[in-house]
Amino acid sequence: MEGGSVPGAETMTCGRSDGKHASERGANPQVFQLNPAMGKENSPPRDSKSIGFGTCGGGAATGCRKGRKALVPWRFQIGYKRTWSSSQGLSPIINNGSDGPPGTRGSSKFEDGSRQCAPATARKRSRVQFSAAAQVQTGSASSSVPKEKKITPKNRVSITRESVMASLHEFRVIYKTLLEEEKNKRREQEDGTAHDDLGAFQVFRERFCVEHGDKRYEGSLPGVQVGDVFDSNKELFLVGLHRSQESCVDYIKKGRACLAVSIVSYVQHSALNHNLDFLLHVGSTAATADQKMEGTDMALKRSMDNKTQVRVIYRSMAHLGEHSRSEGDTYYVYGGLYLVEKFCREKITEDQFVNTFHLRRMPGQPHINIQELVKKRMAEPPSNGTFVVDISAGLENIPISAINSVSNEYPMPFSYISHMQYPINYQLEPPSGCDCVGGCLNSPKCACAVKNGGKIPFSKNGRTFGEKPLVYECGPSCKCPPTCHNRVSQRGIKFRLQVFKTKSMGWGVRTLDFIPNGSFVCEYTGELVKDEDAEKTENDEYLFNIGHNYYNVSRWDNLLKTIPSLRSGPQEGEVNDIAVDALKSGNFARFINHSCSGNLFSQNVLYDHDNKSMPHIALFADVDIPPLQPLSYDYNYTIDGVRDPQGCAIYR
Ligand SMILES: C[S@@+](CC[C@H](N)C(=O)[O-])C[C@H]1O[C@@H](n2cnc3c(N)ncnc32)[C@H](O)[C@@H]1O
Repeated sequence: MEGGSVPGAETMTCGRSDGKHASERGANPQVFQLNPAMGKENSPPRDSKSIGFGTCGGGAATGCRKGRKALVPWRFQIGYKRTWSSSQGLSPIINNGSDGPPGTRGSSKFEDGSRQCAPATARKRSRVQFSAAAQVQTGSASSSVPKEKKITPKNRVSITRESVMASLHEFRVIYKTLLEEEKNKRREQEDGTAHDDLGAFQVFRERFCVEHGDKRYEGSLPGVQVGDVFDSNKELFLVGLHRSQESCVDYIKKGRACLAVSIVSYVQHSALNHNLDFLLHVGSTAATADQKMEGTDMALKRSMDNKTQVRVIYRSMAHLGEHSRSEGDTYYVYGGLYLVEKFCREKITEDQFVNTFHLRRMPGQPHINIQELVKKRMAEPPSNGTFVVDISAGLENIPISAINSVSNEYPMPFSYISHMQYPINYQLEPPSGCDCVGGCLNSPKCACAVKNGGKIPFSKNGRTFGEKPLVYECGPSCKCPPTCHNRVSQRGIKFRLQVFKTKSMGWGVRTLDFIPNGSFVCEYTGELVKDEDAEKTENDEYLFNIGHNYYNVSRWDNLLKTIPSLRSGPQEGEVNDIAVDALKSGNFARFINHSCSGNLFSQNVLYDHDNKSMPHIALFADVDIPPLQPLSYDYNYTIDGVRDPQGCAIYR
């Protein structure tokens, strides 16, 4: 610890979380339970006789895909070093390839953890149909998703403030859960040495934080106001006020020099008397009067020479009280911008000098009373919110968290399956494969390229070239390696995605990573059901009508002719009355909401069987999607649906 302005300041070392995924994939469906008491009520396997389809619940059914054992993804194993910042470049993990026995490869029961659980969304008795390969391209910008506030110079400040406060609130909701988990883990390991807060923060930064970098900023920060109170130095990091977790002085590099940008200081006597005008910062000690100055002292000296602004954050120890919420009851209050006006090297003993810096608060900033602000923060009731670290309970490559920062509800229970659930009596026939031992090329020798009309439908980095009536990926019978660039949707998710509670549309899904246009995002999984059975379902909100109108000439035009299997029209036995029902069993894709101008499109994909009536429904990015953007696609809502003049579904 350099300098002396923060006695006993918290430190942040590289705490390692064991990062283990909530559970391992196993032969039996896993039970994700926040509240064990909720365990039994919600998992009756569907009666296979009455509807002619079965589930894999019992595991013995023929034709039912079941029990592929898979490893915990390596990136969540102990000792994994994060590479989130380059997550788009990560080689996708092959743990759900198509070379196993047909069956549900894993399922987990996702259950709500709260008895006050309410319906995910107001149930509408109208039929929602999503349709792959049948989306109406309206080209219209209209959407039933509430439009984002338009940013004008006038409201920019309030929008930025809102978003900083929202991030802070979400952090608090997430951090509370992670801290609790760390504490439990530590209790189990009976290890009293490690800091739970460091572990929790490390997990947060790796898995749930949108900004990965440690970028430092100079001067005031948009959205952060003088007098803002923070519960920990992790929150200072989050909003960017002070990013060093080890030192009380933070700095940036400017050219070859370092300039101080922030100081965390204990509340000095004068400040207790509400006078924040002056701050004395005690730096390092020196052995001689002319010893070269280094580190953060040098950065402060340079700030003085260059007259650059330094943010000062006051660290206040509060008394333990009923409402105290931060560990050690330490609060941090943003005091405003200061200038370093003077530097002294004072002799303190015969052979010891100390560097001191005099900082003066810049005029025109609001007057604040630190004690009052801390008292107010302590009196605030705990804020609403729930957080689930991974609703997939380890079934996805990357945990799928669920956050509700609006209320205290958890998502409604459902059985989590990461792969499509086929009818009980349905035998998947493996397709013929290619012989490209070294990987597939766009050549007449690659049988899979031929099936796709002579070209592999993905670029070398796994992005599509656009929507097609049908895409053939390489499959279990192919001789190409798992890294073949014609295996995309079967590899599972590669971006950090999050289920979140929206203000007006129930739950939705958003991305925490940047998703480049054309990237595979996820599959829409569920039980494959016949339309006639789907009609009988009580709740049709999660029905995805495959509706593979492959032969819609006006829609596909010349593309249709390029796919040999579609050229000669429907084959005998081909049916088009199948839907995916994700009501009882599904994955997080069931939470993706509708928009006419959605940022995803659905794509029919075949790889582990050749039945065109039951393609996988893969969702790909239609545009570049920035972090925190909600995911959406056009449901192509038809029955009972009200449409706007552009033909887009309107939700009432
Ligand atoms: C597949 S679910 C999507 C997830 C859902 N929001 C939830 O909380 O479970 C479809 C339902 O979400 C709601 N929804 C989807 N898109 C919407 C939109 N653009 N506006 C309003 N509600 C929407 C409707 O209630 C619809 O029946």
